[in-house]
Amino acid sequence: MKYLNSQEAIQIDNELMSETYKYTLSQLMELAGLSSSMAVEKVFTKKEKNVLILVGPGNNGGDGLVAARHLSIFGNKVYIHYPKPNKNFNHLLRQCESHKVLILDDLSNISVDFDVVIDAVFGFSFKGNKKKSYIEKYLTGILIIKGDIRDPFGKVIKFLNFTKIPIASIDIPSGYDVEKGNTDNLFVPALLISLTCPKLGVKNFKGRHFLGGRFIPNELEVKYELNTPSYHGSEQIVEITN
Ligand SMILES: NC(=O)C1=CN([C@@H]2O[C@H](COP(=O)(O)OP(=O)(O)OC[C@H]3O[C@@H](n4cnc5c(N)ncnc54)[C@H](O)[C@@H]3O)[C@@H](O)[C@H]2O)[C@H](O)CC1
Ligand SMILES: [K+]
Repeated sequence: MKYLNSQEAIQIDNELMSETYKYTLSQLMELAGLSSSMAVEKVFTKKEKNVLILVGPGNNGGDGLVAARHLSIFGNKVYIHYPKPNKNFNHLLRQCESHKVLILDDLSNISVDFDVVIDAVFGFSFKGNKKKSYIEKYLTGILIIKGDIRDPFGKVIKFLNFTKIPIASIDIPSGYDVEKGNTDNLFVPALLISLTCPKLGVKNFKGRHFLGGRFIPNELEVKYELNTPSYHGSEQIVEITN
């Protein structure tokens, strides 16, 4: 299967929403979030799990809001941490609220015993500044985010680096370079749900890895030589094995 560079990921996304293929962002996001929630459900099989979703400022965050709604409908107890709400997704937030998803304002003082944390902070448009190393090892060996990830998300990535809760990342682990991967020794998720096709930065990922976002027309599959594995029947996800 092909692993996409960031240019290709953006280009395919744009083509899907072009006059030729006519998808709307809402449709793609719904399928991305649904497949992410299904992969989480498949791997974390406990019933009525406590799920925390870290929601970012862009479309990766939108996928997270959709996943939050579905995971709540599946019977889990779902919380979102959403420090910078995006007004384009007010409808998704309202749907979350009406499906009993709770909002967690402060990550520093968590009293719930979470079974899984979903990383929906950044996707393929994350830009790190490689000239300025944003992580340094403190004298004690503690990792500190130096400022390359703009607030309030520096704190969120720091939480992911320190937490012992298993992590499920949507599309790419947040903070990874989309092409070079985990160059800054960040967290490694237990589960990754790649959308459309995996990105080059997760070529060496060793955890459970699913492909989701079952919306690519065959013409685009052929044009970009994606060689994606076949989904079975009505399944929205397919596991990728190395
Ligand atoms: N075709 C598909 O595969 C689809 C994928 N989807 C999801 O959309 C994301 C990509 O979404 P996009 O809005 O382009 O960007 P991101 O979510 O990655 O984040 C942009 C957001 O982040 C801010 N940002 C970037 N770098 C930094 C930084 N260093 N510090 C702080 N903030 C930063 C930036 O300003 C923006 O606000 C893809 O990965 C999929 O998850 C679609 O849902 C459907 C189609
Ligand atoms: K992510």
